[in-house]
Amino acid sequence: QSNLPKELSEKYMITKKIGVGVCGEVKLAFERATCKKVALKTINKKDFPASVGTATRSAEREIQILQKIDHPCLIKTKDFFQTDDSYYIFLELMEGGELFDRVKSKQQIKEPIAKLYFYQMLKAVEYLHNNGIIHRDLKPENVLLSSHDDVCVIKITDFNQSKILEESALMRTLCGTPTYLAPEVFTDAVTVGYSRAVDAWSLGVVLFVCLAGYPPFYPDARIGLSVSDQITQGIYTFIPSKWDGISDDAKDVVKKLLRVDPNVRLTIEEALQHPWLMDEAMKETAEGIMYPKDSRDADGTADSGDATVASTGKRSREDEEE
Ligand SMILES: N=C(N)N/N=C1\CCCc2cc(NC(=O)c3cc4cccc([N+](=O)[O-])c4[nH]3)ccc21
Repeated sequence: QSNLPKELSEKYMITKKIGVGVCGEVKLAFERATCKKVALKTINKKDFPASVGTATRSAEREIQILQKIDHPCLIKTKDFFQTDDSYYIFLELMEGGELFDRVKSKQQIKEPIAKLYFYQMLKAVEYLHNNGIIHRDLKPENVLLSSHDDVCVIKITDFNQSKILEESALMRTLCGTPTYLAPEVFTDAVTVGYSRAVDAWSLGVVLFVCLAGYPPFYPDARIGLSVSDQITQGIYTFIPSKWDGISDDAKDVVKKLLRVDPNVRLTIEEALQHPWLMDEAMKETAEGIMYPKDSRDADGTADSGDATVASTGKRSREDEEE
């Protein structure tokens, strides 16, 4: 901790490493004033895309996204420091660690639990898309679990690859009178704007891995086909020994998310309407842990019932309208 910023060391005590990410690491920290446990993610600036220019821009964009997003299934930053070579991001503790390790240790996640996690991922990505953000790097390593229990809140993290959808020149062009506009501008326009479909595909792969314990696309899955060929041709196998106990509805969601053509691939909201997710008990459990009724604050007093019920009711209505 030698070159930590002074104000950081004054505010937090950094202790052991709790997770080793592909870029940087995660440590357990204590806020000195409250003794509350927090997670510290250190990101080395050199880990951002090559040239310094884009590195700082992409890093600043990510930090901007991290500080702007507000959803129970998206990681929330609690504090932020930076030095010449690193970013120090303080986050809520996610003691269940990465979904990647949970799937590895359990081989397969039980279908009802996989559905609970998948529903939360859909709600988180629905929020991102409604706010013009595409994650573009959804994978089990970037899904964190709040506890070691099966029933727990999941939070999506790592917005390094994410993209903010801006009003494009093409959108402005299509608003004007197209007197002199070439036909291909209209035909090309049809396919633009499907970039959010990449997140739906990735969630399909994550769901496949959670349910079956192996990925749909991997080297030697199909002799003579590279992983990218398997993906571009949408070739994967439901190995019977792994999929026999899994419902047809679950398989149907996976099939419709792993459609090669983004124009026909299930969107996030279509996935939320799929019969597999039409499970009131699961949704009740999910909403209950995502929006806990008596979230106790520092002095342990619960929020007044009516206020939280109202806010919970309001939130879920808003959530539906989102
Ligand atoms: N790379 C990038 N540009 N942005 N990445 C980011 C953006 C900043 C937030 C962020 C957080 C994490 N990860 C955790 O928080 C975390 C992992 C983990 C493992 C075990 C236990 C706990 N825990 O008990 O808390 C854990 N917390 C990984 C990547 C990123």
